[in-house]
Amino acid sequence: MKDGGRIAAAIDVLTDIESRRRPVQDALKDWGISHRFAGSGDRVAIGNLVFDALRAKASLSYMLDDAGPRALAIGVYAISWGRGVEGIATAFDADKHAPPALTDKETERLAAASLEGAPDWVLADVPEWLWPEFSSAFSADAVAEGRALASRAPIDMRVNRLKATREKVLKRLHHLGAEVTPISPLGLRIAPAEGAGRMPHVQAEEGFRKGWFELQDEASQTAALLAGAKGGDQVLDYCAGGGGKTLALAGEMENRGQIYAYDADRLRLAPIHDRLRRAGVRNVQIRDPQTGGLEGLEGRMDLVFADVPCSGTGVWRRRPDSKWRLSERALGERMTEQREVIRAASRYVRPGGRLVYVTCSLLSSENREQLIGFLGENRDFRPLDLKADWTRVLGDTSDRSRFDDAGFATLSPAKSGTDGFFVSVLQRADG
Ligand SMILES: C[S@@+](CC[C@H](N)C(=O)[O-])C[C@H]1O[C@@H](n2cnc3c(N)ncnc32)[C@H](O)[C@@H]1O
Repeated sequence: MKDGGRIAAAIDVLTDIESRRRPVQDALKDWGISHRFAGSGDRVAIGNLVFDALRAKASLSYMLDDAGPRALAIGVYAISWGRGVEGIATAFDADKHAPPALTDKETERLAAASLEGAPDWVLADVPEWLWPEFSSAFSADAVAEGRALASRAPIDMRVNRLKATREKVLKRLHHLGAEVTPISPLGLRIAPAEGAGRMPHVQAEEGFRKGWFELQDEASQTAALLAGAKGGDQVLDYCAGGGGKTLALAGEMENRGQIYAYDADRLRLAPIHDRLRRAGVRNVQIRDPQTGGLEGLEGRMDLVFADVPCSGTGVWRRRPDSKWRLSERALGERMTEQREVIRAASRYVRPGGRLVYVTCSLLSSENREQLIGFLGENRDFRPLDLKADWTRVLGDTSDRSRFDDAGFATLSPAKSGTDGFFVSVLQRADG
């Protein structure tokens, strides 16, 4: 396929997403099934056009004065990918599968594309209804953080201490452009591709199959490290899901002690079995409500890790469709779940033990406010100052995070170069 046909395909996929409210991955997959002739390079390019259009939907719509799928796809190619009006005109001329030629209005808007006078939520590509809360979280940095969330994410990997060292994995992945990450001592990163470029399939690498590394954003790695799990501990991963944090905690514990990986939804735990095997983890028991739950563990855990369900505002770089789909109602539902989870999870912490509450959200209503509410009702818990812990655990890198007056940490793409992530550690009084 040539670029004109790829843009036409991206318009079809964006139309499908919008008119049938389909998840982006499903719409791309369906397009692929009904266009078997398309090569893998075409699929990557179409996917990139669609994802970039969703990332920058508000700003592209503003510049083109049109929020439709055609305007978004044209906008990405001409503006975000820097091909300009001429690039589009050439792509359309040279391809009989291209969409109809640019109209005069489109040519004019593209030639004069500018965000001058645009409101901040448009500059930041954050939904208008969410802007008051988003901007109050970051004050003067809010537009920069929104823009960073509208950019592409790198591939981040966590080296599995149980099987490899960072130096060894770095050597093996050097040919893919991997570099060490600045915060996590276990992190490696491959920068995002540009334009129609393809990211490497790191799961096909020998090191992945052998369990030397896992895919995990550096912010999640940081949260697991700040939790402070150590060999011999009794640990409950209360919202274990696919096991990303379970694996990271197990690595820190060097297979000593016990981790209970629990999730209310048994299906979510399904991938964990293979992942544990590949990583060589031997100290995890998997629990769910159907198999006895967590009976007998109340008040016995050294550490309870609660990676609670949330709005996912911190991972908009990777799931840009969720940005525009999030509603006030869904946010309210997540907040109710969070209150229930933190209360339920806290019951398992032993006197003197720690409760770690984390989200991949950047909203105060899901983070700080939840904790203030919990701490008000549970006087036996107090927040630990993470700024002090950060330096001890992660060296002199605390300027890469924001800390509030309670000592909670927030990582974000503009400041930290990671997904958005909130980390808090509470300690239960001793007796
Ligand atoms: C953010 S995801 C966890 C991701 C996981 N920790 C990881 O690192 O891969 C949140 C998880 O919380 C689970 N969950 C939701 N409500 C819950 C509850 N009341 N009790 C326990 N788990 C719950 C969801 O099923 C989901 O798997």
